Amino acid sequence: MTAPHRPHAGGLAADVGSIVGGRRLRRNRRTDWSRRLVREVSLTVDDLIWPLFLTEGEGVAEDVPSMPGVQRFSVDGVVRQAEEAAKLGIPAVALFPNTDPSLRDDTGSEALNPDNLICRACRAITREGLPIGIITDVALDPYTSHGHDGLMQGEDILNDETVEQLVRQALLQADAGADVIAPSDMMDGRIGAIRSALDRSGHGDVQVMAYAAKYASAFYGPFRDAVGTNTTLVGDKRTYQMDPANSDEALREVELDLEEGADMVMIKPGMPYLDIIRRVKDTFLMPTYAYQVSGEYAMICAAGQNGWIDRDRAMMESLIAFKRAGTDGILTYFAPEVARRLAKAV
Ligand SMILES: NCc1[nH]cc(CCC(=O)O)c1CC(=O)O
Ligand SMILES: [Mg+2]
Repeated sequence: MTAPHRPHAGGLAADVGSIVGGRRLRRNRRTDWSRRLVREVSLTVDDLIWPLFLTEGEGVAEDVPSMPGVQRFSVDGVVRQAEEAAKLGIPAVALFPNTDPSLRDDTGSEALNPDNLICRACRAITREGLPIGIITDVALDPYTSHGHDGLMQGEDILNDETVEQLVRQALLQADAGADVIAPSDMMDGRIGAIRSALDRSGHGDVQVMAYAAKYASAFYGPFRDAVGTNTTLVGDKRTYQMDPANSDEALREVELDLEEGADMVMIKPGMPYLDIIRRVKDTFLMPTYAYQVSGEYAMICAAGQNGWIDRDRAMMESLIAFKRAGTDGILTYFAPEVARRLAKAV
C-alpha cells in the first residue's frame, strides 16, 4: 500500500490567496468512505423500470440491431424476463409490442383486440404471480399503418376521437392484468378520460403513469426500429409531442395530467431534459419518472463499443444524474444489468 496522496499537506496553503477561510472542498473527497458519507443521492434497484419488447411466435428472441444487448421476445420469453426482473428486485417492467405488419391498419384496430400481444403478455405474466408491476403503453403507433399515436384525417391527428379509442385500449390492458396504464400518446384530455373509465369499470386500483412531458425527439430512433414504426411513420409527431425549446409548457402539461388524475408523471427523453425533471419535481412534489430512451441507450453503447467512452461508467453516471435531478425512478434498458451490478456491490 502506498501512502494516500495528501493534496493539502505542506506549507503552501497560506500563500494561496483564493482559499477562503481555510475552506477546502477536496477534503471530503479524499477517501472512499468519506465520499460515501457526503454523497447526496443514491441509485438503488427500486429506481429501475425495465422496458421490454414483444414479438409474435414462441421461443423467439431477436436482436434489435440499433440497441446492442436488447432483444424482442415472444410472450413465453417475456414471462422469463419478468421472472428475472422479479428475482433481481426490479419493481416493474414496461411492455411494448412489435405488431405484425399484417395487423397494422389505418385506425390501429389491433389495439382493441383483447388477444393482442400486450394483452396476452399481461395475462401470462400475471399468471406467474410475480411480485412485480406491469406497465402498459397506451398509444396507437405500434398498431397503425401510418405509425402515428392517434387517428388521422388527412394530415391531422384527431384528438378526441383518438382519446375514445385510447380509453378502450387502456380498459383492455387493465382487464388483462396491467397494474399501471401509461399513456404515451400526448393527446389532450386522455388522462382524465382513462381515469374515469377505469374507475367506472372496477379498475379503481389501477395506477396511471402519464407520459406528461413527452418531446418530439430524435432520440426515439432505435425504439422505432424495435417496434417497427421506423418504416411506417409518415412525417413527424410535432403536432402532439412537445417542442424541445419549451420548459414552462412542460409544467402546464404535468399540471393538467395531475389534475386529471395521474398518479405518477414522466418526462421523456431523459438526459437532455434533466432541467425539466428538476422543475417538475420541485413544482409538484409528485412521483416523477424519466425515460432514458432508446437513443440515449444506443449512444452510450455505441461510444462504448468504439472505445470512446467507458460504457459501464457512463451507464452508472447517467443514472445517478437522473436521481440528482429529482426523479423517483428511471425507465432504462440498462435495468437488469444495473440491478446485477448493484446487487454485487453490497
Ligand atoms: N408511443 C410511442 C412511444 N412510446 C415510447 C417511445 C420511445 C421510447 C424510446 O425511445 O426508448 C415511443 C416513441 C415515439 O413516440 O415515437
Ligand atoms: Mg398533455
